[in-house]
Amino acid sequence: MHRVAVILLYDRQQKVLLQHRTDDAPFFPGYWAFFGGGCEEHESPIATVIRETEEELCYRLTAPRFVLEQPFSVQGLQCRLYLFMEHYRGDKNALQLCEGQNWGWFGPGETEDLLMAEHDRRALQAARELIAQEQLDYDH
Ligand SMILES: Nc1nc2c([nH]c(=O)n2[C@H]2C[C@H](O)[C@@H](COP(=O)(O)OP(=O)(O)OP(=O)(O)O)O2)c(=O)[nH]1
Repeated sequence: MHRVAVILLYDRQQKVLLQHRTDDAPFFPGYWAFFGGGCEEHESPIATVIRETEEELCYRLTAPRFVLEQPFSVQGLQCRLYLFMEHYRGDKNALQLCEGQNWGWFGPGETEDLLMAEHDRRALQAARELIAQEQLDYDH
């Protein structure tokens, strides 16, 4: 089973950071997705997501939280997605796009028209609900 661990950074306005995959990516070229990547053979998903975030955004995660895991398949390959999220409180200009053709911060309702895999869209929706709930708890 191929395991993939990904991170969703979000800010105080509930904007989330997504990656626009390159047009020559072997899987999901040109799709919008999470930053992250495949787990090495003996690597835990949390270790993967920390490593991949450093590689792809030059950022060391401080408090990633597990959101969900879900199966998906791509080109007949059975895979498992592990999604983590972290509230990013730092300077956005300190992040660097080291992989992917583009990136963006998207508020609620701003991702509907993006080209995304259905399983990623579902995972994003689940994370958004947690982020919104957290904001409500914070405000009250
Ligand atoms: N990075 C990433 N990959 C995803 C997401 N959703 C999803 O199904 N995948 C799939 C695409 C690939 O089949 C697999 C791994 O993605 P990848 O190409 O980014 O990662 P990789 O391990 O090959 O290499 P890399 O990021 O270190 O270059 O996971 C997602 O949101 N982000």
